[in-house]
Amino acid sequence: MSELQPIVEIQNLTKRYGDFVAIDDLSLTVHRGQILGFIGPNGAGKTTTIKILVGLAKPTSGTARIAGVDCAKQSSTIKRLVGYMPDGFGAYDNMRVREYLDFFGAAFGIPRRQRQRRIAEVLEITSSTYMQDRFVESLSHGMQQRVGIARTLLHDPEVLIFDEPANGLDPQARIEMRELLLHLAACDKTLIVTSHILPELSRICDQVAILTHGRLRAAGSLEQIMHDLSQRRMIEIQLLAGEPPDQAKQVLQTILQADEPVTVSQAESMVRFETLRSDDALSEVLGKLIQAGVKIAQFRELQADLEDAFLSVIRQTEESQESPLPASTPSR
Ligand SMILES: Nc1ncnc2c1ncn2[C@@H]1O[C@H](COP(=O)(O)OP(=O)(O)OP(=O)(O)O)[C@@H](O)[C@H]1O
Repeated sequence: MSELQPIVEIQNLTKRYGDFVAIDDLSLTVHRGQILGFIGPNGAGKTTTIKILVGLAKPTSGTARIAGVDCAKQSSTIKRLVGYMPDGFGAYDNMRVREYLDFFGAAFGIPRRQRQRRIAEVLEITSSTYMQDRFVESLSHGMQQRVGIARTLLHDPEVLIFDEPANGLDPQARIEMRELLLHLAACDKTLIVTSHILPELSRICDQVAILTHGRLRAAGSLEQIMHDLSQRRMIEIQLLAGEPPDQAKQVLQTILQADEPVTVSQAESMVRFETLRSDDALSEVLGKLIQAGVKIAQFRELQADLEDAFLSVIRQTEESQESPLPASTPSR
Protein backbone atom coordinates (compact mmCIF):
# COMPACT_ATOMS: atom_id res chain seq x y z
CA MET A 1 0.00 0.00 0.00
CA SER A 2 1.24 3.52 -0.81
CA GLU A 3 2.27 5.94 1.91
CA LEU A 4 -0.39 7.98 3.67
CA GLN A 5 -0.70 11.38 2.08
CA PRO A 6 -2.64 14.09 3.91
CA ILE A 7 -5.23 15.77 1.69
CA VAL A 8 -7.71 17.38 4.10
CA GLU A 9 -5.98 19.26 6.91
CA ILE A 10 -8.03 21.04 9.54
CA GLN A 11 -6.05 22.94 12.17
CA ASN A 12 -7.42 24.59 15.31
CA LEU A 13 -10.63 25.47 13.52
CA THR A 14 -13.11 27.58 15.47
CA LYS A 15 -16.43 28.99 14.28
CA ARG A 16 -18.51 31.35 16.39
CA TYR A 17 -21.96 32.72 15.68
CA GLY A 18 -22.00 35.69 18.04
CA ASP A 19 -21.22 34.26 21.47
CA PHE A 20 -22.15 30.74 20.42
CA VAL A 21 -19.23 28.41 19.60
CA ALA A 22 -20.34 26.03 16.82
CA ILE A 23 -16.84 24.56 16.28
CA ASP A 24 -14.27 24.66 19.01
CA ASP A 25 -10.57 24.25 18.15
CA LEU A 26 -11.06 21.31 15.78
CA SER A 27 -7.96 19.63 14.31
CA LEU A 28 -8.27 16.67 11.96
CA THR A 29 -6.39 15.14 9.01
CA VAL A 30 -7.78 12.87 6.30
CA HIS A 31 -5.45 10.98 3.97
CA ARG A 32 -5.87 10.43 0.24
CA GLY A 33 -8.09 7.49 -0.67
CA GLN A 34 -9.49 7.20 2.86
CA ILE A 35 -13.09 7.33 4.03
CA LEU A 36 -13.70 9.43 7.11
CA GLY A 37 -16.91 8.83 9.06
CA PHE A 38 -17.87 12.20 10.52
CA ILE A 39 -20.23 11.49 13.36
CA GLY A 40 -22.10 13.55 15.89
CA PRO A 41 -25.58 14.22 17.21
CA ASN A 42 -27.77 17.00 15.83
CA GLY A 43 -26.15 20.40 16.26
CA ALA A 44 -22.67 18.96 16.87
CA GLY A 45 -21.11 21.15 14.18
CA LYS A 46 -20.71 18.69 11.29
CA THR A 47 -22.47 20.80 8.66
CA THR A 48 -20.65 23.92 9.83
CA THR A 49 -17.31 22.14 9.40
CA ILE A 50 -18.37 20.88 5.97
CA LYS A 51 -19.48 24.37 4.92
CA ILE A 52 -16.04 25.72 5.82
CA LEU A 53 -14.37 22.88 3.90
CA VAL A 54 -16.35 23.60 0.74
CA GLY A 55 -15.80 27.35 0.99
CA LEU A 56 -19.40 28.25 1.92
CA ALA A 57 -18.53 29.61 5.40
CA LYS A 58 -15.50 31.32 6.86
CA PRO A 59 -13.86 30.17 10.10
CA THR A 60 -13.51 32.60 13.01
CA SER A 61 -9.99 31.29 13.52
CA GLY A 62 -7.83 28.34 12.48
CA THR A 63 -7.42 26.90 8.99
CA ALA A 64 -8.86 24.24 6.72
CA ARG A 65 -6.89 23.15 3.65
CA ILE A 66 -7.61 20.71 0.88
CA ALA A 67 -4.62 19.58 -1.18
CA GLY A 68 -2.76 22.53 0.33
CA VAL A 69 -5.41 25.06 -0.78
CA ASP A 70 -6.92 27.30 1.91
CA CYS A 71 -10.69 26.71 1.99
CA ALA A 72 -11.48 30.26 3.17
CA LYS A 73 -9.04 32.22 1.03
CA GLN A 74 -9.24 30.29 -2.27
CA SER A 75 -12.84 29.17 -2.33
CA SER A 76 -13.11 29.04 -6.14
CA THR A 77 -10.15 26.61 -6.35
CA ILE A 78 -11.71 24.61 -3.52
CA LYS A 79 -14.92 24.17 -5.52
CA ARG A 80 -12.87 22.41 -8.24
CA LEU A 81 -11.22 20.14 -5.68
CA VAL A 82 -14.37 19.13 -3.80
CA GLY A 83 -17.65 17.47 -4.70
CA TYR A 84 -20.32 18.16 -2.10
CA MET A 85 -23.65 16.43 -1.73
CA PRO A 86 -25.79 18.12 0.94
CA ASP A 87 -28.50 16.31 2.87
CA GLY A 88 -31.58 16.74 0.66
CA PHE A 89 -31.80 16.82 -3.11
CA GLY A 90 -33.57 20.11 -3.75
CA ALA A 91 -36.45 20.62 -6.17
CA TYR A 92 -35.77 20.08 -9.88
CA ASP A 93 -39.17 19.83 -11.49
CA ASN A 94 -39.50 18.90 -15.14
CA MET A 95 -35.88 17.91 -15.48
CA ARG A 96 -34.71 14.54 -16.70
CA VAL A 97 -31.61 13.03 -15.05
CA ARG A 98 -29.45 13.70 -18.10
CA GLU A 99 -30.65 17.32 -18.28
CA TYR A 100 -30.04 17.75 -14.57
CA LEU A 101 -26.44 16.55 -14.91
CA ASP A 102 -25.99 18.65 -18.04
CA PHE A 103 -27.17 21.72 -16.12
CA PHE A 104 -24.57 21.17 -13.36
CA GLY A 105 -21.86 20.18 -15.86
CA ALA A 106 -22.41 23.49 -17.65
CA ALA A 107 -22.31 25.33 -14.30
CA PHE A 108 -18.88 23.76 -13.73
CA GLY A 109 -17.80 25.09 -17.13
CA ILE A 110 -17.32 21.67 -18.71
CA PRO A 111 -17.46 22.15 -22.55
CA ARG A 112 -20.55 20.61 -24.24
CA ARG A 113 -18.88 17.69 -26.05
CA GLN A 114 -16.74 16.73 -23.08
CA ARG A 115 -19.82 17.11 -20.88
CA GLN A 116 -21.78 14.42 -22.73
CA ARG A 117 -18.91 11.98 -22.31
CA ARG A 118 -18.51 12.85 -18.64
CA ILE A 119 -22.23 12.47 -17.95
CA ALA A 120 -22.13 8.99 -19.46
CA GLU A 121 -19.13 8.17 -17.25
CA VAL A 122 -20.63 9.40 -13.97
CA LEU A 123 -23.91 7.60 -14.72
CA GLU A 124 -21.90 4.44 -15.30
CA ILE A 125 -19.83 4.85 -12.08
CA THR A 126 -22.99 5.30 -10.01
CA SER A 127 -24.91 2.54 -11.87
CA SER A 128 -27.53 5.12 -12.84
CA THR A 129 -27.41 4.89 -16.65
CA TYR A 130 -30.85 3.28 -16.78
CA MET A 131 -32.35 6.35 -15.07
CA GLN A 132 -31.02 8.92 -17.51
CA ASP A 133 -34.32 9.62 -19.29
CA ARG A 134 -36.46 9.66 -16.16
CA PHE A 135 -37.69 12.82 -14.52
CA VAL A 136 -35.70 13.58 -11.38
CA GLU A 137 -38.79 14.05 -9.22
CA SER A 138 -40.10 10.61 -10.26
CA LEU A 139 -37.05 8.80 -8.82
CA SER A 140 -37.03 6.98 -5.50
CA HIS A 141 -34.98 8.51 -2.71
CA GLY A 142 -32.19 5.95 -3.22
CA MET A 143 -32.08 6.70 -6.95
CA GLN A 144 -31.94 10.44 -6.26
CA GLN A 145 -29.01 9.88 -3.89
CA ARG A 146 -27.11 8.09 -6.67
CA VAL A 147 -27.84 10.89 -9.12
CA GLY A 148 -26.74 13.38 -6.42
CA ILE A 149 -23.43 11.52 -6.15
CA ALA A 150 -23.12 11.40 -9.96
CA ARG A 151 -23.49 15.20 -9.90
CA THR A 152 -20.62 15.60 -7.41
CA LEU A 153 -18.36 13.52 -9.67
CA LEU A 154 -18.91 15.59 -12.83
CA HIS A 155 -15.82 17.79 -12.44
CA ASP A 156 -13.75 14.84 -11.18
CA PRO A 157 -12.93 16.30 -7.74
CA GLU A 158 -10.32 14.78 -5.44
CA VAL A 159 -12.40 15.00 -2.28
CA LEU A 160 -16.06 14.02 -1.93
CA ILE A 161 -18.17 15.19 0.97
CA PHE A 162 -21.53 13.51 1.47
CA ASP A 163 -23.96 14.64 4.13
CA GLU A 164 -26.04 11.66 5.26
CA PRO A 165 -25.91 9.70 1.97
CA ALA A 166 -27.55 6.66 3.52
CA ASN A 167 -30.32 8.61 5.23
CA GLY A 168 -33.77 7.23 4.44
CA LEU A 169 -32.51 4.36 2.29
CA ASP A 170 -33.89 0.86 2.59
CA PRO A 171 -31.45 -1.95 3.56
CA GLN A 172 -30.77 -2.98 -0.04
CA ALA A 173 -30.16 0.61 -1.15
CA ARG A 174 -27.87 1.09 1.85
CA ILE A 175 -25.77 -1.88 0.82
CA GLU A 176 -25.54 -0.47 -2.70
CA MET A 177 -24.58 2.94 -1.31
CA ARG A 178 -21.85 1.34 0.77
CA GLU A 179 -20.49 -0.45 -2.29
CA LEU A 180 -20.54 2.80 -4.26
CA LEU A 181 -18.63 4.68 -1.54
CA LEU A 182 -16.02 1.90 -1.37
CA HIS A 183 -15.73 1.95 -5.16
CA LEU A 184 -15.10 5.71 -5.12
CA ALA A 185 -12.40 5.33 -2.44
CA ALA A 186 -10.81 2.56 -4.54
CA CYS A 187 -10.69 5.08 -7.41
CA ASP A 188 -8.41 7.18 -5.16
CA LYS A 189 -11.10 9.63 -4.08
CA THR A 190 -11.06 10.84 -0.50
CA LEU A 191 -14.45 10.71 1.20
CA ILE A 192 -15.92 12.50 4.18
CA VAL A 193 -19.26 10.99 5.02
CA THR A 194 -21.63 12.03 7.79
CA SER A 195 -24.17 9.55 9.02
CA HIS A 196 -26.45 8.69 11.88
CA ILE A 197 -26.58 5.07 10.75
CA LEU A 198 -23.50 4.19 12.70
CA PRO A 199 -23.01 0.45 12.12
CA GLU A 200 -23.38 1.17 8.43
CA LEU A 201 -20.41 3.52 8.50
CA SER A 202 -18.22 1.31 10.65
CA ARG A 203 -18.04 -1.21 7.82
CA ILE A 204 -16.54 1.20 5.33
CA CYS A 205 -14.63 3.90 7.22
CA ASP A 206 -10.86 3.92 7.56
CA GLN A 207 -11.17 6.64 10.14
CA VAL A 208 -13.90 7.92 12.42
CA ALA A 209 -14.19 11.38 14.00
CA ILE A 210 -16.79 11.95 16.72
CA LEU A 211 -17.90 15.51 17.34
CA THR A 212 -20.16 16.74 20.14
CA HIS A 213 -20.88 20.39 21.00
CA GLY A 214 -18.37 21.53 18.37
CA ARG A 215 -15.48 19.61 19.91
CA LEU A 216 -13.65 16.57 18.64
CA ARG A 217 -14.16 13.85 21.21
CA ALA A 218 -12.50 10.92 19.50
CA ALA A 219 -10.68 10.32 16.22
CA GLY A 220 -8.81 7.46 14.63
CA SER A 221 -9.55 3.99 13.36
CA LEU A 222 -12.57 2.33 14.90
CA GLU A 223 -10.28 -0.10 16.76
CA GLN A 224 -8.24 2.80 18.13
CA ILE A 225 -11.36 4.61 19.31
CA MET A 226 -12.73 1.52 21.00
CA HIS A 227 -9.38 1.05 22.67
CA ASP A 228 -9.20 4.68 23.86
CA LEU A 229 -12.77 4.75 25.07
CA SER A 230 -12.74 1.61 27.05
CA GLN A 231 -10.35 -1.23 27.61
CA ARG A 232 -13.19 -3.46 28.77
CA ARG A 233 -13.70 -6.52 26.61
CA MET A 234 -16.62 -8.90 26.47
CA ILE A 235 -15.57 -12.56 26.05
CA GLU A 236 -18.04 -15.19 24.99
CA ILE A 237 -17.54 -18.91 25.60
CA GLN A 238 -19.69 -21.30 23.60
CA LEU A 239 -19.82 -24.65 25.41
CA LEU A 240 -20.16 -28.02 23.74
CA ALA A 241 -23.75 -29.25 23.59
CA GLY A 242 -24.78 -30.89 26.88
CA GLU A 243 -22.08 -29.09 28.93
CA PRO A 244 -23.79 -27.42 31.94
CA PRO A 245 -23.20 -23.61 31.77
CA ASP A 246 -23.61 -23.15 35.56
CA GLN A 247 -20.71 -25.51 36.22
CA ALA A 248 -18.56 -23.64 33.65
CA LYS A 249 -19.50 -20.39 35.38
CA GLN A 250 -18.36 -21.72 38.76
CA VAL A 251 -15.00 -22.79 37.33
CA LEU A 252 -14.60 -19.45 35.58
CA GLN A 253 -15.30 -17.55 38.79
CA THR A 254 -12.43 -19.35 40.52
CA ILE A 255 -10.10 -18.15 37.74
CA LEU A 256 -11.38 -14.56 37.38
CA GLN A 257 -11.43 -11.65 39.82
CA ALA A 258 -14.55 -10.24 41.48
CA ASP A 259 -14.59 -7.24 39.11
CA GLU A 260 -14.88 -9.51 36.06
CA PRO A 261 -18.62 -10.33 36.05
CA VAL A 262 -19.74 -13.65 34.58
CA THR A 263 -23.19 -14.23 33.06
CA VAL A 264 -24.78 -17.40 31.76
CA SER A 265 -27.22 -18.08 28.94
CA GLN A 266 -28.69 -21.55 29.54
CA ALA A 267 -30.60 -21.60 26.25
CA GLU A 268 -27.48 -20.89 24.19
CA SER A 269 -25.06 -22.99 26.30
CA MET A 270 -23.03 -19.83 26.65
CA VAL A 271 -20.98 -18.14 29.36
CA ARG A 272 -19.83 -14.51 29.04
CA PHE A 273 -17.50 -12.33 31.07
CA GLU A 274 -16.23 -8.76 31.06
CA THR A 275 -12.54 -8.16 31.54
CA LEU A 276 -9.60 -5.80 31.10
CA ARG A 277 -7.18 -8.68 30.40
CA SER A 278 -4.71 -8.72 27.51
CA ASP A 279 -4.71 -11.47 24.86
CA ASP A 280 -1.92 -13.28 26.76
CA ALA A 281 -3.88 -13.25 30.00
CA LEU A 282 -7.03 -14.42 28.17
CA SER A 283 -5.14 -17.31 26.67
CA GLU A 284 -4.19 -18.36 30.24
CA VAL A 285 -7.86 -18.22 31.26
CA LEU A 286 -8.71 -20.47 28.32
CA GLY A 287 -5.90 -22.89 29.26
CA LYS A 288 -7.16 -23.12 32.86
CA LEU A 289 -10.74 -23.75 31.74
CA ILE A 290 -9.62 -26.61 29.52
CA GLN A 291 -7.41 -28.01 32.30
CA ALA A 292 -10.43 -27.94 34.60
CA GLY A 293 -12.27 -30.10 32.08
CA VAL A 294 -14.70 -27.51 30.69
CA LYS A 295 -15.64 -28.56 27.16
CA ILE A 296 -15.43 -25.47 24.94
CA ALA A 297 -16.62 -25.21 21.33
CA GLN A 298 -15.65 -21.52 20.84
CA PHE A 299 -13.86 -18.82 22.87
CA ARG A 300 -14.19 -15.39 21.28
CA GLU A 301 -14.32 -11.67 21.91
CA LEU A 302 -17.52 -9.81 21.08
CA GLN A 303 -16.70 -6.76 18.99
CA ALA A 304 -18.26 -3.59 20.34
CA ASP A 305 -19.58 -1.53 17.46
CA LEU A 306 -19.52 2.12 16.44
CA GLU A 307 -22.89 2.66 18.08
CA ASP A 308 -21.33 1.74 21.45
CA ALA A 309 -18.36 4.04 20.83
CA PHE A 310 -20.65 6.88 19.85
CA LEU A 311 -22.93 6.48 22.86
CA SER A 312 -19.95 6.20 25.16
CA VAL A 313 -18.52 9.50 23.86
CA ILE A 314 -21.88 11.24 24.22
CA ARG A 315 -22.25 9.90 27.77
CA GLN A 316 -18.76 11.05 28.70
CA THR A 317 -19.51 14.52 27.28
CA GLU A 318 -22.73 14.78 29.25
CA GLU A 319 -21.03 13.62 32.44
CA SER A 320 -18.17 16.10 31.99
CA GLN A 321 -20.69 18.88 31.47
CA GLU A 322 -22.40 18.00 34.71
CA SER A 323 -19.09 18.09 36.57
CA PRO A 324 -17.92 21.36 38.19
CA LEU A 325 -15.07 21.86 35.69
CA PRO A 326 -16.30 20.70 32.26
CA ALA A 327 -13.65 20.06 29.59
CA SER A 328 -15.27 22.53 27.22
CA THR A 329 -15.47 25.40 29.72
CA PRO A 330 -12.76 28.04 29.35
CA SER A 331 -10.48 28.32 32.38
CA ARG A 332 -11.56 30.87 34.91
N1 LIG B 1 -25.89 30.59 10.70
C1 LIG B 1 -25.96 30.23 11.98
N2 LIG B 1 -26.21 31.11 12.96
C2 LIG B 1 -26.26 30.76 14.25
N3 LIG B 1 -26.07 29.49 14.69
C3 LIG B 1 -25.82 28.55 13.76
C4 LIG B 1 -25.76 28.86 12.35
N4 LIG B 1 -25.46 27.71 11.69
C5 LIG B 1 -25.39 26.72 12.61
N5 LIG B 1 -25.59 27.24 13.84
C6 LIG B 1 -25.58 26.48 15.11
O1 LIG B 1 -24.35 25.79 15.19
C7 LIG B 1 -24.52 24.49 15.78
C8 LIG B 1 -23.93 23.44 14.85
O2 LIG B 1 -24.82 23.30 13.71
P1 LIG B 1 -24.52 22.29 12.54
O3 LIG B 1 -25.58 22.49 11.50
O4 LIG B 1 -23.10 22.42 12.10
O5 LIG B 1 -24.71 20.89 13.28
P2 LIG B 1 -24.76 19.42 12.65
O6 LIG B 1 -23.77 18.61 13.43
O7 LIG B 1 -24.57 19.47 11.19
O8 LIG B 1 -26.21 18.96 13.03
P3 LIG B 1 -27.30 18.08 12.17
O9 LIG B 1 -26.89 16.66 12.33
O10 LIG B 1 -28.56 18.39 12.88
O11 LIG B 1 -27.26 18.55 10.76
C9 LIG B 1 -26.02 24.33 16.01
O12 LIG B 1 -26.28 24.60 17.38
C10 LIG B 1 -26.65 25.39 15.12
O13 LIG B 1 -27.84 25.88 15.69
